[in-house]
Amino acid sequence: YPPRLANAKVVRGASEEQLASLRELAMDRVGVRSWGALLDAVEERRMASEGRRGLVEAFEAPDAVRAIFEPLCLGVAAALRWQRPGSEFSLNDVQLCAYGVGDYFARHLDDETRGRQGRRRLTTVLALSDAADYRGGELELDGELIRLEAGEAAVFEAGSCWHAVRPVESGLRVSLVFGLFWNSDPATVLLDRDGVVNRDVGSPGVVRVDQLQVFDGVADAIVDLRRRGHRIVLVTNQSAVRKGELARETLDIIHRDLLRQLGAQRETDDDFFDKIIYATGLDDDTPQLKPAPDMLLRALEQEVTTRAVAVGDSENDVVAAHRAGVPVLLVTSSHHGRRCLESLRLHAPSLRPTTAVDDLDAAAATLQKAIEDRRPRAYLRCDDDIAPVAAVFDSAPVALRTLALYLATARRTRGLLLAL
Ligand SMILES: O=C(O)CCC(=O)C(=O)O
Ligand SMILES: [Fe+2]
Repeated sequence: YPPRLANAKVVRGASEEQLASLRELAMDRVGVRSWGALLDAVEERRMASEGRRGLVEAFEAPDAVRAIFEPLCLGVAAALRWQRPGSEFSLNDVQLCAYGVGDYFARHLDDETRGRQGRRRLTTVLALSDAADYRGGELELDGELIRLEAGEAAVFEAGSCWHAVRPVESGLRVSLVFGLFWNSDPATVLLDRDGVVNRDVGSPGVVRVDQLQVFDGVADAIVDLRRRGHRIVLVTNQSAVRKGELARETLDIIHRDLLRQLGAQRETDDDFFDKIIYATGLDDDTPQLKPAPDMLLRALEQEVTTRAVAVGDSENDVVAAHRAGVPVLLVTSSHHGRRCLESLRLHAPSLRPTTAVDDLDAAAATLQKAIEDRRPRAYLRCDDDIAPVAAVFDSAPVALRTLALYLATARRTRGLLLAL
């Protein structure tokens, strides 16, 4: 198979029995009794629209059909790391395409958006005809011509892989086409590093690899969010660079070790962050240190997101999030975090961090209130700012697991960013 295709893959899509049942389904839909009779149906019902001819029938995919296509799409997506598959996806209707002599499908992208269903991410074309049943009719994917055998499927990125069906020269070419949608807009999680992902070591921060100690459970929580399609951007102040106590090269080595330690927690080679952004405090090309919102805004700049949430352990994180218009979850796994909690308690004496043993569903419902009904748990007063804190957790894994639950059930939000 064409090895050069970066955003398409050809796989065995259906077993012999599955292929037989999909052919039955196709004949049923068109109302014919035999495979050969499909050709007459195409002649009768040929569509004559611009760039698309042949017979096209769209209908809701029966469960048995979903059961074939869902694992296929998600397996390919996961293997190629196109997009983290999660529970928040749905299939489009299935579409039956039959092409007689002269029929073709002009080059296009399947780049549609369907209201609540979000954006189409993947297309799967499964061949029902034997390749020997027709001449021409190749599937063109990113300029490569592919002849699919019966039961084979081409899976490709709907929004970036240009494709076409070349004119059929003889015989009949029949395919089933599926679109996989991700239901909700992915959220971007703006995750602080020291005291959240790894243990805080006090001033001037982690300046040697041996000081880096990742908290237990962080890797799983990050991977879970990413599998659900969300993005995670690490946004971290590293002012030790300005103070001359940390070389940038060392910082890069520390970040490589961070990824290694996270990988070791899961014994895998998952990607953990979509991006790592740091501020040095130097007057250079890096963004301003928190509490300036620069890093957060930079992280969100290139993202088309309606949902962003920050997670941090310090006043700087809370204020930066407030200035960026992003709700923030405070974690108390560092002395900064515990100090913040003390200040919050001045105004909300009963405030307790949610811990791993608490009911995460209830915590997610509280988060929903805090974020969507704009009823934060507490406010942090610092300088001129009164910055809302959406919720307080005793550790990043608990915060991230609650966030994943909340995002899975969140009502869709309007506007670009959610401001409390
Ligand atoms: O029939 C095919 O092989 C492809 C059809 C297609 O590209 C589509 O329905 O969007
Ligand atoms: Fe298409």
